[in-house]
Amino acid sequence: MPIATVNPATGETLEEFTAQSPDEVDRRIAGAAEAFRALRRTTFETRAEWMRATADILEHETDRIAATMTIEMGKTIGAAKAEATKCVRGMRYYADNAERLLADEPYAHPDKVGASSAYVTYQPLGPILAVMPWNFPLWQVVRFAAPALMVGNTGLLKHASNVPRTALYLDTLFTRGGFPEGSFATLLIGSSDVEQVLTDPRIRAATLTGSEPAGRSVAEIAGRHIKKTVLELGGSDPFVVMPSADLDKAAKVATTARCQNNGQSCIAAKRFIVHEDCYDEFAERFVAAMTALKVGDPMDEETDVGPLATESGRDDVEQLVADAVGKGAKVLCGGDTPDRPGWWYPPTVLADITPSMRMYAEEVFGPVAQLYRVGSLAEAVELANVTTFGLGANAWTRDGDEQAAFVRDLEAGMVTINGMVTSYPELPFGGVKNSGYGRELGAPGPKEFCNAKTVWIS
Ligand SMILES: O=CCCCC(=O)O
Repeated sequence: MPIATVNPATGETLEEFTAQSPDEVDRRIAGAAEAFRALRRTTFETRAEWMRATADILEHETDRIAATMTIEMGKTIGAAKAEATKCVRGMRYYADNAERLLADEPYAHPDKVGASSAYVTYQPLGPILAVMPWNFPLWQVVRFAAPALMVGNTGLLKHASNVPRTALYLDTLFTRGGFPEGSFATLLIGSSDVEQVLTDPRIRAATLTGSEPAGRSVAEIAGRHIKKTVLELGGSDPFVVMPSADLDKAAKVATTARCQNNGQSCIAAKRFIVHEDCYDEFAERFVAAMTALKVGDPMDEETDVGPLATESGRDDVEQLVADAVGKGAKVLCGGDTPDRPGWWYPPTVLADITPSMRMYAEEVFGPVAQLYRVGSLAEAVELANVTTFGLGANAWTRDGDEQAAFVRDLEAGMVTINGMVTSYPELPFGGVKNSGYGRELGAPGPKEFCNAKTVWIS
């Protein structure tokens, strides 16, 4: 895939970029290694000062970077501004809290191990490679970079090839905030160059948000070189609705949960599993809300759903829908690719999904909802857990026992009751099964790329 900015709303190529030369990549890795030697000796206070300054710059430039994201990958301008604002919040959260989250952990009974004092201290690992996707092109990078830099690690970003302008914005953002040169830099390279960077001994670990095949490849290479990875891969999150739920609210939130980011989010709700006692009522409200969404120019503040980010992504969605419809799925709304330039797909709801259809097991990365009817909580849980994914799960019920059963039994890294799965800087984010491993954000996030060093003092 060429490194280029292509406006998905029109299909027009706006700018093409030349990949950095091997020498330039080497220079950047050396810069990250050099910066690490300095950064690891700075105090939390100093790093927090730089992180706050970075947040202030981003806050000031929100409109500009939001427009860049919308032009490069088609998210609505409202969503793009919200994403930049979330990054600012994330940076400030880690500036304020990293020292507390990474405080030494004393062992209460050092005498039991023959020491006068024993504790665990969290130290940075070194330069970390971040392989990041285009769907939240700012947030997914900041979600890694803010905690990593506050720990004292340095970062090298290999961003998706269709968001180079956003990648180059990130290249200088943290140094503009005061971090030493080399603390965070972008590698403008193709996917085939990742292996060479990952195997470089100066790179100590890697984080990847992206597809399952990309995750397997990075983890495999990193494993051979004994380097730690954190993987945040795909999801096909269930959204279970039980009879006691507030159906108006559930249908409204379901619409946002499915169509956020034009339907292109790993934590979007994709499979709507509804108890038969409220299926018809929920389906009617949900389909009405999906139909009412305004699809159009993503630069227009009034737009709810813009284009898909790439032509191949739009084709994948189209093929998954065609496969399901060809095998008997019923289209309740949407389902037709509009005849216009750009990569558009309308909000779509499908019912009568069966296991023979690809979307029963595969992730649909676009605004297409699958509706399932079930007769009991046990059936809902079984269906929710049927895929190989285990990222987020949503369940709607006002019954306390049912809530407890969903929390216990849904195979997911995150369970949301009467709401939609969302990431917060304060809470851990990540999945189980083929959705990946490790956690970002919250307290575990910054510790993923630390040496938890045991100290024993006589
Ligand atoms: O594709 C993954 C979406 C994650 C969005 C978030 O962190 O909120």
